[in-house]
Amino acid sequence: MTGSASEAGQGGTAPHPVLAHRYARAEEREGFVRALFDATAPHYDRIDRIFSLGTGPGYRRRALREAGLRPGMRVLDVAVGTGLVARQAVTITGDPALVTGLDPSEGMLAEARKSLPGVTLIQGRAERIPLPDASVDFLSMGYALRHVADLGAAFAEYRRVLRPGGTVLLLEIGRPESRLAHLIERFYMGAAIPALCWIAAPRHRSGELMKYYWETIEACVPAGTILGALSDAGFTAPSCATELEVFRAYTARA
Ligand SMILES: C[S@@+](CC[C@H](N)C(=O)[O-])C[C@H]1O[C@@H](n2cnc3c(N)ncnc32)[C@H](O)[C@@H]1O
Repeated sequence: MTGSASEAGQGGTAPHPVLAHRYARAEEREGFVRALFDATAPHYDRIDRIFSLGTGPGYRRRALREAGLRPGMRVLDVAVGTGLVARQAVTITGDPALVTGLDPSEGMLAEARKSLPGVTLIQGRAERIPLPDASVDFLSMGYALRHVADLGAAFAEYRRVLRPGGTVLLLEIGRPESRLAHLIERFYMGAAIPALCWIAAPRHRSGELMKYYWETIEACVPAGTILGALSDAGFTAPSCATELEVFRAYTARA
């Protein structure tokens, strides 16, 4: 991965509530997102394999390594989902007991339990983490910033639970800047992926799921907003590495 904060583009530091126009009240939106992920959970890994053309596990492992995850470190994986990041963290730390996963969706946690024996899994949200101060060395979050309404609250919690000098790694999808890449992304996200998911998860043809994914990708939190919110929360050296103009890995030190 290459790149820097300045290459990642500017987005201002204003809060970026996703889908605020559809779900005026935070609890309504949280309920919708939780129900959506509960319903998607059994299909999530298959959809991720299609979406990433099988590169997801390797990319997640590489990002963790490049951000400095090493054997013996205590890890909190926020938005653990079915465990796609946490599984890679276990292979690096070498001990599942060092890894904790947090997610609000019981359906996602049920899937994670199947593939993460020995990992502590907790139901909860990024904005309120039920762990003591300075209790982890490394905190990761994969593809979930879009769902967090209050970035400031989440990042304050990340800083609190990380030990001084600990690392935060945020994996996200960003909108590509070049016109060609943007057109490819629009076709991929707007036509190819919905069609593949339609085939892969036929019970979820509601359209609501793909509409939500599409809207959250269109409404991705801009890089400048993420980097600004990390600095505001007291993190140092925030930076962003970009791969294929779309996959972004943000790191910073507590
Ligand atoms: C797209 S999945 C990502 C799962 C996994 N991290 C990965 O890399 O594939 C997004 C996850 O974020 C979770 N989530 C939604 N809102 C959240 C919040 N406020 N705090 C923590 N997790 C949240 C969802 O329940 C879901 O499991």
